Amino acid sequence: MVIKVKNLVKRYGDLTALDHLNLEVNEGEVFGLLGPNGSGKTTAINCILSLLKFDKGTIEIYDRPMAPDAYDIKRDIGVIMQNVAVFEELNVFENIDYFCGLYISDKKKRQQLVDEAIDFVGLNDFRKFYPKKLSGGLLRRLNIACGIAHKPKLIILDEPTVAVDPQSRNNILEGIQRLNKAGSTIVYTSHYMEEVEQICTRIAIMDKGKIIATGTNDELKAMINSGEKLTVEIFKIDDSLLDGIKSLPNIVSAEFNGNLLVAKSYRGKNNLVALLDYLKSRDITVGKVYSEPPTLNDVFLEITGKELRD
Ligand SMILES: Nc1ncnc2c1ncn2[C@@H]1O[C@H](COP(=O)(O)OP(=O)(O)OP(=O)(O)O)[C@@H](O)[C@H]1O
Repeated sequence: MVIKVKNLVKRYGDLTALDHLNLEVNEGEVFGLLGPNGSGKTTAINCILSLLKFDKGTIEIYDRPMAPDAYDIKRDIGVIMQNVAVFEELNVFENIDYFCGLYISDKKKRQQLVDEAIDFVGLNDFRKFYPKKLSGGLLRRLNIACGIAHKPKLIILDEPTVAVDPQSRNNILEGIQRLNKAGSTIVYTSHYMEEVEQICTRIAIMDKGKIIATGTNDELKAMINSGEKLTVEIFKIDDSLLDGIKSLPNIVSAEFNGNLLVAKSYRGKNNLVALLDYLKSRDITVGKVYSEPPTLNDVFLEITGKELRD
């Protein structure tokens, strides 16, 4: 097992940031830690890396207890933190070379690894640029290159796409998948459910310092009652119609949003057909009609009663 966290408790004064957190990450996974802001993701990562003392619990990495001086474990880990941490007085090449040099002393080998890292994040045209000349997205890519140049077995990224442009975001997400294909295990924290759905092979959903559900994208969605979200454009809305729709056996909830009927169905087949049949029986004319599968937000909503998004 790559990471095993058992009953981790971390308090900041009266606030319990991690409340008996349990987590297991297996070799080869892109493991997503998904939770709203403040749910404890960064605290969990900092504890796992022994950067933060905790009150209770155990942490093992590659089946060995993690500790602040466990340098043999630390050299197998690449860390990309939420806040960009590079040297302003070093250019792109020098920054990556510095961080790589913490693990690789052979200069020739390091030169090759740094070149590969620059290539990997697409910063070839910016090798001699200083950080203050880079856009936010390019700076994030530099931050990633600094964390991965020594080719670690385990790569931990804490919200690496916050406030980056779409091009850099795609570059980062594709890059993570390439690192995983090349053999690294990935831990990826985010509050963007679309990203986690896109790249993670297994996902833990976190809220208030606890893991509230773990599984693949499909497994998580199979845990909840809600199936599709059905949206139907309706031009003539009358009061009794909504009650009628809500009482249909396959409907979990329904509301009108302007001219749009938005209904959530239970899992199962023919939900949209059943709804349209009912509307037809009431002589209702419909316009646009579409159905969307459930999202991880629906999973979060059903378990916690609140939205994942801010
Ligand atoms: N140094 C600290 N002192 C006191 N409280 C803290 C400290 N760091 C974090 N917290 C609190 O602990 C809780 C968890 O924060 P944490 O940063 O781990 O969450 P997060 O899920 O990573 O959110 P974000 O994405 O916003 O960083 C929050 O309520 C936060 O306010």
